[in-house]
This record gives sequence, structure tokens and C-alpha cells, in this order.
Amino acid sequence: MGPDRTLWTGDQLIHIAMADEWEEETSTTTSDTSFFSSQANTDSKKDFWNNNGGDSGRGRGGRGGRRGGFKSFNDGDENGNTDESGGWNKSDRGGFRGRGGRGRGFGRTDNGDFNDNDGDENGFRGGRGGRGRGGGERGGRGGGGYRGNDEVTFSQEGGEGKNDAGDEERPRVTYIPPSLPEDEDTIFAQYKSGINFDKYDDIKVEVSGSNPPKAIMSFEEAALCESLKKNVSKSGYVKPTPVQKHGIPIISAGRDLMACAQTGSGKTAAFLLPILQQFMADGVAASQFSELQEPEAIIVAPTRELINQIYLEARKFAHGTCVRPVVVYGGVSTGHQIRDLCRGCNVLCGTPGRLLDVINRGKVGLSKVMYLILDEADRMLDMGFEPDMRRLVGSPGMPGKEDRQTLMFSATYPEDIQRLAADFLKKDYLFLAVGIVGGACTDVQQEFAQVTKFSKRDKLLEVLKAAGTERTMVFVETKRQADFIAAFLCQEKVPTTSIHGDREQREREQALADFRSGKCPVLVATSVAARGLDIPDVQHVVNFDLPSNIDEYVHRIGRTGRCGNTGRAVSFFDQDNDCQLARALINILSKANQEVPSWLEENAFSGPGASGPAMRGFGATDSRKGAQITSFQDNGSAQSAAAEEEDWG
Ligand SMILES: Nc1ncnc2c1ncn2[C@@H]1O[C@H](COP(=O)(O)OP(=O)(O)OP(=O)(O)O)[C@@H](O)[C@H]1O
Repeated sequence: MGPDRTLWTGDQLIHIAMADEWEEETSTTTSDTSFFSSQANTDSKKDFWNNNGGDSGRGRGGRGGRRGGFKSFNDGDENGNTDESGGWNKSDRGGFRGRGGRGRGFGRTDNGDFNDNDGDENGFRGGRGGRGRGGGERGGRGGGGYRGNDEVTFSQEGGEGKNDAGDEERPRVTYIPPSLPEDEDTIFAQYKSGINFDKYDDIKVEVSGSNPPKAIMSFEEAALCESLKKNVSKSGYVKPTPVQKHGIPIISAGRDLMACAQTGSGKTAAFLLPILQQFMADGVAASQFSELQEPEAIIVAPTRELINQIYLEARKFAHGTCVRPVVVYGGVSTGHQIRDLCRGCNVLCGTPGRLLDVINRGKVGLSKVMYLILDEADRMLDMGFEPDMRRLVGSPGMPGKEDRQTLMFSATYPEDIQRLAADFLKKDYLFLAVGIVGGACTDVQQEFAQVTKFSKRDKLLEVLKAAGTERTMVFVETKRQADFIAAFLCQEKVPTTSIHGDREQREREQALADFRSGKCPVLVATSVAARGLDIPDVQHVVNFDLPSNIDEYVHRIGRTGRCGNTGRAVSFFDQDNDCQLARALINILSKANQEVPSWLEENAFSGPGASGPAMRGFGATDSRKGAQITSFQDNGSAQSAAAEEEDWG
């Protein structure tokens, strides 16, 4: 064990732990960037830069019993690697052991870390039995990494004993987030809508399905009760966005909905407002101090930060009413969340793992559920989360789809996911498409820079230098890469923080807070931050590594250019690595009326392309054939048409 080192005295990169295993696993303060301490020799560093994340899995990931170092080094373990993840793990005692792979595959084999994006949210699913075995396309399964902390909490507190993934060594999650501010200024802190907000009215809207209700043109038409009206106005909302104009009346009419609208266009309020209005009309009120809580609405989202954000929005709109939202997500003390639940819960927001956990503990009854909402629905129904969603709808007491209202929202809907989604929805659900399904936000100026893996860092510095103090999110593909780039930028005196699935929840929340406040204007992130996060004044997104999937690209660049504001996304295109995405990128650029670089076109037609995973099921519209389509422009005037083919579902 070498001496501890301190590399940076910001809120992360604080303490380079050369601690022993137990200290490291139980620590809630030690930085994840402690990879610095792993005696990074030049060789391993070189390996890092040269590699794209772990190879596909093999072996029994992460049971190597190496000591010290940091979780981040277990990237290779995620897919069950023991020895081929390049450099870092070999160095000495890096990583903690036994966490094994937890990969969900996601159709990738080239990146051992891909699943970090939100695998940590899958506490329940990943739980039993994983030993990082298997690897390959589906990666290792089971109690991997951070997520496992949820599981061990579950096991310990739930009295279910230890699982078989070495979890007995894991600490209980004790993190309790700071209390939320109660002052109205903070609750109603506004995200200023931008110069293009009014242009939303020009976006073409299509509703498919039978008898869609008429859109509303103003919040007055939404017939909200006084408290909600007041809260909408305190939030700075003057007029509804298109997804709200159409979504609110659809939900109020009791219809199931699959809604697709571009990033940052107000989908959250589109489902929260009509639900809360219904609760107000029904006189729903939280029953305090009850051991069993029976929420009327359940909202699920794929990441902890996103579900927390949705919860804060629900809390904001429900302010001053008797409706009580509660949030449960991994990485936080379960006991703390259960105590909060017991104080009353009408709207339960959760990540799937923790949600299933509290349900299985008998703390939450489902028989009163009127609304089930899947935010980032395509993500919630992909092969990673689908089993959890099926478990959720199959849980005892959960009303069947005919007896509840199911609402799905996203900016992207691959066709295969749309088909799958029909299992959760009533047959006559409405499909609402605002703009191009799966299209990028047109307020984001998309730029590309040709790079090699060796020139990326210099290019990043150049971009960040030009950005000055403007807030920038830098997306990378692996947790290890996130740590490495964050550390590199810190060394270059760029105040940087990072967020990824191996950081402890406290650190993740601190990182976001520092980024929001501007203390660290650069946030290096894996895909865990790609979806949904609504952070004011993010002017730039940099794709240091392009994702393998075009939908992911759309969500990432959607962290800027929100709510009518303009933004800029710069993506580094490495011909050796990114050609498979080229055609899909061209498609996205053309649909957003943006210039397509000629070199990108050349790459698209010389390299492997369109039929690959990057283009998977790019959904142009409602995938139901034969569904009645009603088109709207601006003032709600409608035109109907029937699609040609038979209804498949
Ligand atoms: N009608 C409105 N008027 C002004 N601001 C609004 C309105 N509706 C939503 N907003 C604000 O716009 C921002 C983006 O909204 P929201 O996060 O719901 O977008 P989204 O469509 O869910 O994005 P994503 O696809 O990235 O999840 C939020 O800050 C929200 O408060």
C-alpha cells in the first residue's frame, strides 16, 4: 500500500486512497478518481488511451481480489474481464473485488463500460447471482459495482441474507441526501425559456390513434385548479409547449399515451400537470404515518439524477396541495427513503431497482395506482430495463393495463421498442409525435471535428478554451475514461467534475451541484447523464467519444438547447471508431436542417453503416400500421388521414 495522495482540492479528486479494501468499500468520501493512485505507469496510461473500454467479457469479472485503487478500475470487470481491460487493472491492487460484471449487453460488445450508463439504477434486477460470468454480448450479470450497494442494503435490511456475488463484503448504503430547501425561491427556481420558445408553435404535430381530444392553446384551457395554476405561473410558464398542448388533454381524457417530443421541450410538465389536476379533483391527499403507502401514481426513469429531478418538478407543481410526491432511488439509505415514504405518498417516483425493492418489502401497495408513467420510455423498455418493467406491472396489486392509465414519454422511440411498448398500453393508446420522432433538437447547432484517438485531448482543450467559462458537458464512453479526462482537465487547470456510475451517490450529487452552480463549469459524464437532465445554461455538449447508438447521441446533445434556448454540440469523430454511426448522424443532421460535412458523407458511404446497430429501428412515426393520424400545425387545426397498412397490434 503506498501513501495516500491528494491531487485536487475541489470537491472531488480529493483523496487518492491507498486504503485497504475495507476502508475503500466503506468510505463515502474517498474519490473515485483515485485511479491516479494506482501507480499509473506510462504503459497503462498508453493502454488506456488506446483502448475503447473492456473487451467483451470472459472469466469471472472482478473477483481478482486486487486491493486498493478504485472502483473505476473495474471497468473491465463490468463485462467480466479479468485481464484484458488494459493497463490499469494490472498495475497492482486496483479495484475492489467480487463485484463482477453487471453488463446488460445492450447489443454491444466493444465497450466494457457501456453499461455504466445506468446499470447502477438496476439494483433489483442485477441482484442475485451475478459473478460477472459469461460476458460476451450480454456482459456479466449480477451484483455489479455501484448498483450492488442497493442490493446489499436490500439483503441486509430485508433480512434476505446475502446473495452469492460476494455481497457479504459490501457495506450498507448510508448516504442521506441533504434536506431539500423549503423556500419558494428555490422550489420555483426557473429555467429561462429562450428566444426560440415561440418557434415551438411551428413544429408539426401528429397524433395517431382514434378520437384524439382537442389540443389546448393555453394553460387556462387546461382547467387547472387554483393551486396548480399558481404553481405553473410561479414556475414562469406562460404558455404550454406543443407536447403540453396535446399531451395534457390526452391524459385528462383518460387515454393511454406514447408521446415523443424533442429534448428540452417540456415533457415532464406534460404528464405531471394533468395527473396532479386529477388528484386535486378527486381530493387525493397523503395519508401520513402509515406503514403501507398506496400511491396513486408511479413514475419510473432510468437514472437516479433524472428521477430526482422529476420528483423535484412534482414537488414544485404540488406545492401547497395535499398531494405528496416521494422519490426512491439507489445509492441512498433505504431506511431513510422508507421513513420518508411513511409520511405519505401519492406520487412515487423511482428508479426500477429501488422501486421494486420498496414494493417487495411491503412498504408500497399498488392497488390504488391510477397512473403508471415511464419517462425515457424507450430506455425503460429496452433489453436492460424491460424485465424490471414487466416485474413492476406484474407485481401483486398492480392494476392491469385496462384498469390504469399508462403514459410513456421520450424524445426517441425505435420501432422495435414501440412494438414492445404496446404490451403495456391499452389497445387504443394515442401516439403523439411532436416534430420528427427520434430527431435532434433543432436549437442545437451540431458540429463535428475529425480526430484520431491521439488528438482528442488537444482538441478538447481547444474547444474548452474557446468556451471559456460557459458550462460544458463532455461525454465519454466509459467510467474510466470519465475519470481520466476529468483528471486530465484538472491538471490542465480546467475546473472539472465528473459523474458516472462508479461514483458514490454523494459524489454524483455533489458533482451535479458543482456543475449547476458553475463552481465546476465542465462536467465529464458517461451516458448516465445523457438523458433528461435539465441543467440551466449548459451552452455546450462535447462528444469526446461518440456513442454507438444514434438515440444516445440525440439525448446527449439535448442537454443543451433546451426550452427555446440555443446550444452547441461538438462531436469528435474518429474514423477508426465511429464510421458505423456516420449514416445515422447524417440522417439526424439533415432532419434538423443542418449542414452535413462532406467528409462525414464520405465516411458514411465508405464505411460500414446504415443497417448496423446505430440505425436500429430509427422510428419515423407511430409504428402501428393503419392507425388514424391527425396532423396539427400551430393553431391546433387538424387534418386526418389513415395510414395504409393493417394494425399489427
Ligand atoms: N410551458 C413552459 N414554459 C416555460 N418553461 C417550460 C415550459 N415547460 C417546460 N419548461 C421548462 O423547460 C425545461 C425543459 O423541460 P423538461 O425537462 O420537461 O424537458 P423534456 O422534454 O422532458 O426533456 P428531455 O427529453 O431532455 O427529458 C424545464 O426547465 C422546464 O421547467
